[in-house]
Amino acid sequence: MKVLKFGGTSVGSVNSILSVKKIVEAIEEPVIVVVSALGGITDKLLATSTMASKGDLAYEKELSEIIARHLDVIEGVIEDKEVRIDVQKKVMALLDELSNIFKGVYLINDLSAKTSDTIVSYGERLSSLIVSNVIKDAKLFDSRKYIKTVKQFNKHIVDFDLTNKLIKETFSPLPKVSLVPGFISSSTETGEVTNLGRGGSDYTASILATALDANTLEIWTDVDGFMTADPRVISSAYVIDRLTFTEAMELCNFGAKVIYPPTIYPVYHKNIPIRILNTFNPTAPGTYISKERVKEEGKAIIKGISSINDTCLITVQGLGMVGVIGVNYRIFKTLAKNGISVFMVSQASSENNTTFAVRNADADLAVQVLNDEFALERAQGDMNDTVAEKDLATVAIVGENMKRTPGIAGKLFGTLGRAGISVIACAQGASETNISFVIKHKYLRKALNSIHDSFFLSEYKVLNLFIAGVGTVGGNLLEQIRIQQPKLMRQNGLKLNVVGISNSKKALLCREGINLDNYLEELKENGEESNPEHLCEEIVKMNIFNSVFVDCTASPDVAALYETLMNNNVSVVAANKEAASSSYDNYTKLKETARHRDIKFLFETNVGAGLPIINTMNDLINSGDHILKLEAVLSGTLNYIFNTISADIPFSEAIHMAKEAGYAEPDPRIDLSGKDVIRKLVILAREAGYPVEQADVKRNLFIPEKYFEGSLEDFWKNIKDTDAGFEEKRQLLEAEGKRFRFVAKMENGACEVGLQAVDSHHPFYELEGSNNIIMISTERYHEYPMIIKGYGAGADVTAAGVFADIISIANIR
Ligand SMILES: NC(=O)C1=CN([C@@H]2O[C@H](COP(=O)(O)OP(=O)(O)OC[C@H]3O[C@@H](n4cnc5c(N)ncnc54)[C@H](O)[C@@H]3O)[C@@H](O)[C@H]2O)C=CC1
Ligand SMILES: N[C@@H](CC=O)C(=O)O
Repeated sequence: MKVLKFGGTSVGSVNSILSVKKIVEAIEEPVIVVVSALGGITDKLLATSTMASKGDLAYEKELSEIIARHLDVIEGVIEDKEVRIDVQKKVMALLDELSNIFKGVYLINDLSAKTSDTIVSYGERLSSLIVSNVIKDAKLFDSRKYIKTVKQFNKHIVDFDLTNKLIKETFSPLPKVSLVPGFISSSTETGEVTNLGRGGSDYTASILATALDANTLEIWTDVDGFMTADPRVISSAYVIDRLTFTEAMELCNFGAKVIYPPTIYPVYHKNIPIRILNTFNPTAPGTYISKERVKEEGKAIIKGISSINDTCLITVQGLGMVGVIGVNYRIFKTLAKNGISVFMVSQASSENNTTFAVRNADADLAVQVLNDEFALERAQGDMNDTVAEKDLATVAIVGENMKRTPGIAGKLFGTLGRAGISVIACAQGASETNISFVIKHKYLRKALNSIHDSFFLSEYKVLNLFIAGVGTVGGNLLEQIRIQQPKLMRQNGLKLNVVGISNSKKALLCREGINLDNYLEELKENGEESNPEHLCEEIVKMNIFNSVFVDCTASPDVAALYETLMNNNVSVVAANKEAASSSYDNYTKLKETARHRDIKFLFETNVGAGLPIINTMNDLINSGDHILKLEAVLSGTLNYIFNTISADIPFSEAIHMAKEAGYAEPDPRIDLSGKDVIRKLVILAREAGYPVEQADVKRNLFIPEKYFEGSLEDFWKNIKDTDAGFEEKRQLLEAEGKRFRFVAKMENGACEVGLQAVDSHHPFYELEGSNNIIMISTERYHEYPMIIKGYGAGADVTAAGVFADIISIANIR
């Protein structure tokens, strides 16, 4: 035989009750069917009781809704008219009794525990009566007659000796289908109605299965089984096919509300397996819980992650505790005496403090009783006042295969560290089936996501991207990401999730990921008004794990956000050169923050767009080489202009063309004034190990300062005045067989930039289009410097360089 329990949602509607009928009638062997109250009725009974006890006549409306709900269900599930009338009569008789009890509570304005227990018992009495008339040949039993309880610490505890004996008597012989109300019981001493606590129907089923040696206990609910984590928080959580009793116990004790925790103990002792099944998807395999520990190749070492939102840590501490026997005994005795439940304990090996977790509601009482208990020691200065830290959350990772598997705790705490989450307390029993830790409540979602990602989704990794700037570079980058997303997921197990997109006015933020097919319209229609500070606040508030801020703006205000973002464990990838070329102090602070927080600050595209210049220099330095000298053409815009001006294309026209081609800065004066090259040279010198500031760079500029004064419009207007002069110089150079190149040099930290006329023997002479070139002389590359050359500006190559930085954070090959 087997025992099946159907929860409130399984008997909550006409359709669900009809599914229950189908499931039960398809079973050939004898079954005991345990039912909960119709979904939501227990809460409604409790709420109605409270209203009545407060003299609130509105209870009558609630009661009439309870009555209507039951009558509606009967109407929908019982086809035979005669049976239906009979059931209606019986149900109405129970509802009349209930109505009289409510009236009494209303009149005397009092609700005793005994009356409350009686009232809630009607939920299961009514549902079992109805369902017993729906399932063919079902025989109804009254659980109050055989589930007996005794009182202990204000709780009704099952009197197992008597209960087991009564169950055996009651179900002998065993009918084909026995229909049983869950949750309710009665007192061994007084016979009064009691119950097994919220969720107690699972327990009723377990008690029956154990007493009658069932072959299986089936818990039918509205989910497909135990999941690896709470699916409301982690969309990628999935059903666990097998658990041991211990693992199931750990998971449900820690907040996974699939079964009522005490359910497991009775069946565990008799090794009766539990199946968690879905009434609304009965063919799904569900979760199978048994004694056997199966180590499946390729499956995650841990089985699940669960959490308790409501956590307060209490710490009892003092040097006077060290080596004193009995302090912990006194702590936990005092808590037990006051009915305070402790769900996690951690003690420093120095013995000078004991920390434990309780519910927030128990915290004040816990502090008070412990301060009283240790009043003498506190007065003598041997111990400090007891301290409570509220608004925390406890998370546990669970799995019997963690036993003797090295590296699990390391992986767990490493993951939390990389997500910037500090662990306040932790505990792991010697059984090694559960590692629990306490964190600030505000980090709970991030912690669950990063742990789930790290332990369960190792077959794919998620990077959450915030992209600021959707112009030439940003727009191209988003398009590259859109195209590559499916391939990266398929071939490299990398999920690129764009969770934020912003321009200078608006921001679009979506934790689940933005659809890149129409983000521009979305940003325009549904983006919220934004500015850099607002953007930063929102990103920090979203608190997403594995997140990367990608700066495709040229804004100093956006660059000023990096420090805050990094301090919140957000990596930064910048096309924007503002930060890396800002003061040396700021540059080193950002680099140190990234190192300290184990995140990334990458800006490869700051010099040479997509060319691998910074990474190559870093590789040289990291392998012990020293960079002695750099000689380079680093401006795509200027090189393009010098390659484009001709008798037909004047200087000012070539600048426009460079802007159109996407080579120039948003403000092209930055390129023309030499500032962009100065910034690049400063960044390279710093990466080579020299503490250089922009002001240290010697410059030989070629456009007089006066053209950069005033507005951008003034610049476009006035720059035409230089066309004739440039044409003259160009013709002279051409006659000499030379070309203009704007060259950047660094030798042992000394930096200079300037216009040079190079002849055909010079390596920079044949530098086409917007190309860049850099010659790197090092201790190893001495006689023949290393040369890197190629496109040095442009939307697609720059976006590709930014993309490469992003991919390097994911660390995939
Ligand atoms: N174009 C190129 O070849 C290269 C460009 N870069 C750098 O890439 C960056 C972007 O350049 P482009 O795409 O050419 O410029 P762009 O002018 O086409 O785009 C800039 C974008 O930044 C946005 N923006 C400005 N202020 C903002 C703010 N406060 N918050 C959010 N968004 C803001 C604008 O709305 C625009 O969408 C610049 O820093 C540039 O130096 C780096 C290497 C090569
Ligand atoms: N405006 C820059 C773009 C790359 O940094 C250039 O012209 O080189």
